[in-house]
Order: sequence, then structure tokens, then C-alpha cells
Amino acid sequence: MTALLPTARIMEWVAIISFSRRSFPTQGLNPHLLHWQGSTDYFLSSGDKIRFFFEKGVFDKQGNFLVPPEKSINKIGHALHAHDPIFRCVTHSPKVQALARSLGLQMPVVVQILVRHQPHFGGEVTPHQDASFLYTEPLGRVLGLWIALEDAMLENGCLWFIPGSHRGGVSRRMVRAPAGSAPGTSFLGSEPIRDNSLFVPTPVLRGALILIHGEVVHKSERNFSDRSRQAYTFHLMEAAGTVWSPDNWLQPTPELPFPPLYI
Ligand SMILES: O=C(O)CCC(=O)C(=O)O
Ligand SMILES: [Fe+2]
Repeated sequence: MTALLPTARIMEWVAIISFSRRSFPTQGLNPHLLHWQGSTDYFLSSGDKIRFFFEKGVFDKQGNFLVPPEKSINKIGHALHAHDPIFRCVTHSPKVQALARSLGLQMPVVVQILVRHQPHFGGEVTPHQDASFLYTEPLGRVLGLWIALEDAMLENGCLWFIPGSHRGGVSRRMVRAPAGSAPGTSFLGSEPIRDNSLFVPTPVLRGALILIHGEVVHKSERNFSDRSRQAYTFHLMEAAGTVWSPDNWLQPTPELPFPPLYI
């Protein structure tokens, strides 16, 4: 784990964009759709945009905030690199490139970038494998880089992992339904019930980087503290010899292909 990022600049960016008129997300949205993480369509069409996904219960029926806006955001995604130079610069920084090279990645591409906010009472992230959402053939080609922008401790929602769980294949896959059908996604297979005692917590200080194997089972718990737990996270795929599943919810487009990390 190493300190990699100009954390303060990213935090500043998050604060600015949270309040900027140009992108404030509730405008133009049907308030009835503003539930946890927004509507399915809002999610499915976010792959090439910067969109805001909210904690549960932060809006009233008219779409007005019930909590201070800075405590309302669960995550921001999924194409921060495409629209903001700070994120592009950090993601493609020499340190990240050197890290990818040291891991032997030949043609890594950036598939998504998120800022996870986890404010006070921020929701949990239930146990999952990233490859369920970012499926490739063969498996073993997706790597998450999760960077703590603030200390992530037991009480404010640090990550938890099941050691060795990356060796067991993928239990379920989220697949995109044909355009226009509802719901927009469904799961093939299911997430098994796992014994909670198998999870090992990974508390880290601000600036630490956690590498997440695409198939390792991980989760984070609800943040019951009054400290937020912001993290900057993106996923790389080794593109050499890999097929990105055409059923994944997130698809590269001619306008926004997955950018190569080494540029
Ligand atoms: O930040 C979290 O709580 C969950 C992160 C996660 O699941 C990921 O980055 O793959
Ligand atoms: Fe994950």
C-alpha cells in the first residue's frame, strides 16, 4: 500500500462538483425515480457520464433534500476520466502506470472510475465479486484500484475481504436486458450466503491503495460514525487476449472506448 494521489485536489473536486450548477443531478429527474442509486436507466446510461448516485431516503417525494446535500451522495460515476482532467491525470499517472507494469499488465484499459462517498450512515456495500458486474473471458483480467481519500476504519466502513475467495470462479453475473425491456438488468446465478466470520477487515489510512482482484469476495459495512469515508476507485482490464462480455451493463462506445492506461 502506497500513497499515490493528490488526495486534497480530488477532495476539492468532489466538493466543487457536488455543488456545481452545471451538473447538479436532481434537476430534470423525476423525483419518484430518485431512490437509492437513482433509476435503472439513470444507472445503465451512466457509463460515459459523470452521474451522482444517492443514499437511500435522502429526498422527499418532491425531490427536495432531507439531509444536507454533502451527506446525500453514495457514489459518483462512471466516466470521471472522460470529462475531468484531474481524474484522467491521476488515473494515468506515472505511478499507476508503473504499478500496472510491475504487475505484468500488457494492455490495461480503464473501464470505470468512481468516487465512493459513504457519508455518515452511508449504506453498506453487500458482499460481491467485481467480475459479476465486469465480466470477462477468461476470468482473472479485472483489477480494482481502491484509494482511500480519507481514513477507512472499522467504524466508518472499511473494506472487508474473504481471503482466497478469488479462486472459486464467479457466483453470479449481472447481464443487461435487451434495450427497452424492464428491468434493465438481471442476474444469472446468485450470490451465496456467506459466513460473516470469513471476512477480514482491511482498515487503511488516507492515501492507501488497495488492489482488488476481480473475483475476490468483498464488502463494506454501513458507516455508523460521523466521519465520511471517501474513496477513489477505478477498474483496469487486461485487454490482451480478453473478451469484455457484451452482456455487461457497461459497454465501451465508439465515442468513448475504454482508454489504454499507458498513454
Ligand atoms: O467502497 C466500497 O465500499 C466498495 C468498493 C468496491 O466494492 C469496489 O471498489 O469494488
Ligand atoms: Fe467491489
